Amino acid sequence: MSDIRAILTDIEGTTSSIDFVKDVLFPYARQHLPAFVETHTDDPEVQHWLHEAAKEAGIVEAGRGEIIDMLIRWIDEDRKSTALKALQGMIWREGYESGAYVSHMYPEVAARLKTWHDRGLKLYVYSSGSVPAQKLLFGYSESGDLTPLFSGYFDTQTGHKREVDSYRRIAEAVGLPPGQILFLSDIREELDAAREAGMRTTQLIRPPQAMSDNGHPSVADFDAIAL
Ligand SMILES: CSCCC(=O)C(=O)COP(=O)(O)O
Ligand SMILES: [Mg+2]
Repeated sequence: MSDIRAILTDIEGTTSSIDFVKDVLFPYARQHLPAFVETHTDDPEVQHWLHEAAKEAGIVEAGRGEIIDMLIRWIDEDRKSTALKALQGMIWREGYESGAYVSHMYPEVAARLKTWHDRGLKLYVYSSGSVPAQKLLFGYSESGDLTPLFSGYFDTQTGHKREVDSYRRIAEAVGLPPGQILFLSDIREELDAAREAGMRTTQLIRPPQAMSDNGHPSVADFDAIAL
């Protein structure tokens, strides 16, 4: 894969464990959401995303309590709503800054990202988590602040991760032909969409999951990616 000039990576299940997201981040957002909404009634950004969430649910006339209950249900369903993800990112900031947690990184990820970066590869993130949430996750990681390694971040404001056009837009924003970008993810449908847009793909199948053939090159960790 000597023609690869950029790597676009997913987060959950790829650089970081699904357990960290499900057992640490989501419960923290769930617990702090009601107080966060109540204490940010004058914050235009919070109000904008609450309105967007209400619009998405078709309940624009609803009161704050109803919207909070709905957002908690969405957290439990792991709904990939852009509005919910924006609000979660704002809530998680308090958790990272107060030292309530640091993000999980698989042990080889930081060193491998640094090797690729030092070789001149451009590194990008594409996650359903909001761009501010991505920056926090890589800024407050078990492996230290990894944000200097990245050239850019993409979230669902660019499009959903199972849609081909999202990857076309990312390639355009990065300024490279899709064939020079390698997309890393644990989810086959995301890899299928990226490949249809012309990107190269590799699936992360993290142990203890058994390796299986999903039609994409697959590896157990970043060290096994031959570039
Ligand atoms: C940016 S950290 C939070 C991760 C998150 O909210 C999420 O939905 C994970 O989605 P991904 O696209 O990284 O699998
Ligand atoms: Mg993932």
